[in-house]
Amino acid sequence: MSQKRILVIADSDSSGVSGLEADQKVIAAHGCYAVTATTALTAHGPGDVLETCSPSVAFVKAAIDGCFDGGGVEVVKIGFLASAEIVQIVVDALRRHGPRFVVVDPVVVSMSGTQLLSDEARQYCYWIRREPFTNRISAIWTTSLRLAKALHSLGPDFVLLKGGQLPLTANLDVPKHDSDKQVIVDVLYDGTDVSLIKTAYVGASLPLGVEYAFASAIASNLVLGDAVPLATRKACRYVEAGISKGKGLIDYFHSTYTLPFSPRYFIEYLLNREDVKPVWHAHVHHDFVKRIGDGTLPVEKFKGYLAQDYLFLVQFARAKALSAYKTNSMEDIAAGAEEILHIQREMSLHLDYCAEFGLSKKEVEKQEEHQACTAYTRYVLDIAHSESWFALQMAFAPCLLGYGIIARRLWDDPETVKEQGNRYWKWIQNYVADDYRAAVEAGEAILEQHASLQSPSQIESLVKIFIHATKMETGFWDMGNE
Ligand SMILES: Cc1ncc(CN)c(N)n1
Repeated sequence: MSQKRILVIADSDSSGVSGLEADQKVIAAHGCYAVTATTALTAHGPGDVLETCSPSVAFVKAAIDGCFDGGGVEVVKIGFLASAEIVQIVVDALRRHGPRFVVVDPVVVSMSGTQLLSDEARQYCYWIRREPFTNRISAIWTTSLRLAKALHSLGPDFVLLKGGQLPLTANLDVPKHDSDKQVIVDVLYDGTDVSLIKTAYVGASLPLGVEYAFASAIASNLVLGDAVPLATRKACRYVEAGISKGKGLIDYFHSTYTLPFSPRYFIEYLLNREDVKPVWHAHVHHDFVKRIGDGTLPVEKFKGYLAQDYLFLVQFARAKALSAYKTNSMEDIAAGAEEILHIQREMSLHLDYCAEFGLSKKEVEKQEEHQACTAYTRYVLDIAHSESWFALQMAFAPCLLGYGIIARRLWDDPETVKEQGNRYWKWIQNYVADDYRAAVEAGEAILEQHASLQSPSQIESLVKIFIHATKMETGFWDMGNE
């Protein structure tokens, strides 16, 4: 589904705290798409407007018409209109295009009290409110219900009065002392009913741009399908959270779940993380691995490792079976069963190899499990019991990904002693073979598919599991080297 579009008609503010720049962040944070008509350009220095520049009225008209002609604009959000001529152009455009909702945030007076619109332009602004469009909202800064009624009589379907300038006591009385200031009450009036939206008072100095964020959030919620009262309440909560998380500025993206990787690139992201890279390198470039590649690994060590790996794979297959039990998805259960069968094939290759070294299946099975083997499999089985299905896949992941990567590197490396020259060549071959590659690819697809469904904080704890299991892999090589 394409993103819902909102046309913002407002000024550009180079400082990013208000105007189009702020509106676009809010709209993007709601998953919507902003198209714009710029009414004025302002260059801001610290605390001051340095330069302003006005586009021609024809430019503003072309921008508005172009956005409507592009299709899909259902909601218009209006901010600073700069001049009487632009107000007239906007009124005319709204008449011609007839959007479903118009959210008007009349930027008339600045927070410091400076009159931003000429008297003439203010008069024209009333036109917007008087127009007989349905579903229009005016969002304004003032504090009285009497005013709400007066404004409503000018035409809009809803009037929203922001209460930010008038903190009240918990009982909604006028406070006698600063310490009594407890709540801010916004008033939404539809000509009949009054809804109060209460927010905790957090002090007099709010970040700049609160009003823009509020009106743009209402516009976003409306285009996403909320009715006006719900859209307003949700916008209020959005701004409240943005202020509390923003530390002096508004954090527009406080509730967006932006994953730190693009879809289908989780594994690439994972292996290149600063906290993963060294741990992963220690595993895949382990001395034991190098010596398999150049064929200098003493046979006794390889035999010991293979026998332990056989015991490891038994426990690993048990954890895989538990993993199938932990999901309701038949696809994932079947994929788990496939992996178990694959482990069984890997184990029979181990036994073939062991037989070549004069080690029978019985002898392999009666070996005492080494602590490194027990530690690794106990860790995986513990995750299987105590964590989610996907956390368990992350505990499996170093095992899944590592051997394929190691074997491919050894296979390609000119330093690797190949064929008959290396008694471990068959081991390398096993892990570059098509069936092993296919099993790894199936596992990789599962990781990619489910990683995109996690939240950023879940990803962090999943990565920790991956790191720990990777260290266990390294411990397994260390054991082989003993
Ligand atoms: C310890 C360990 N890690 C991974 C694999 C590859 N399946 C294995 N056989 N053993």
